[in-house]
Amino acid sequence: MNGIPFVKMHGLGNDFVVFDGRRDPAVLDLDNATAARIADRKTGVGCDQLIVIEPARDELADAFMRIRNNDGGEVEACGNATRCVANIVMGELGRKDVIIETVVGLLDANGLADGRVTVDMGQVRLDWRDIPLGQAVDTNHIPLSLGGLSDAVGVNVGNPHAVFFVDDAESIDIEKLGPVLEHHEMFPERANIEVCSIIGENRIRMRVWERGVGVTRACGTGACAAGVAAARRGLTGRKTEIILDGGPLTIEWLPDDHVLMTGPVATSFSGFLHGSLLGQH
Ligand SMILES: N[C@@H](CCC[C@H](N)C(=O)O)C(=O)O
Repeated sequence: MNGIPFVKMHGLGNDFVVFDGRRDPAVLDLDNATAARIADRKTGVGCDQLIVIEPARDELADAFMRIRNNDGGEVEACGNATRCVANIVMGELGRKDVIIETVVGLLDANGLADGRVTVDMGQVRLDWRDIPLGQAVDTNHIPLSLGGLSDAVGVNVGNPHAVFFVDDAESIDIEKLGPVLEHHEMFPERANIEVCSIIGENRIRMRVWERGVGVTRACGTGACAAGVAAARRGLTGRKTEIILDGGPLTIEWLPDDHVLMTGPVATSFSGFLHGSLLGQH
């Protein structure tokens, strides 16, 4: 036995170890500690998120996708990984439109002629209970200040986000402020933290501190949250280009509150996971 196959993929540098649980049932019930060991960049394969493709539960879906952060914890959504998994499933089925199921619902994905993938990330939720926040406050103006950051916008894109607007996103010490805000009592399920500047008409520069990971080069759901937050504040229209460390994503907040995210998909390499990382001896 050569170990369990995986493929290393990324969306704008937000990177994933992707397992296929339809073929390799051993990856279907990974515990948090094992997932964290595999995701660790020093001792494991190394990735921001660990993804397991599983058989669809819903008859309308083509595959189910389970998402774990670098710390091993399971989470509800990952925009960049959804594009990657959709691309795999489109290749398998020979189709340009597939439905990817997650713990929060069914996501329609479409392959474009230029190789990018558009995913309908579902309906954003903006009520304080749905972000969720620890207090009943206006989610367009969350009363929270730290360092140069204040007055966040809360957006749930399946997962929780707090978006801060500043004059210059590059000037913010996100490594220092991100972990404090992620764990702030305002966010009972913790939060992904986005720091954004408006850099042109419908163009937003965004840096991110991801819950359960740290700074990443891109966050698809974070970009969706930033686009929605900027439009809510009247800073942009509903279609925006979000410039992340790893490159641009196009975000469109539709009138029915669904959010479309369009961006690239890349495969870095394939490999085999050996028993010791799975806790086997
Ligand atoms: N990188 C992701 C988001 C992954 C989950 C996030 N860290 C969370 O804990 O909610 C993306 O591309 O959306």
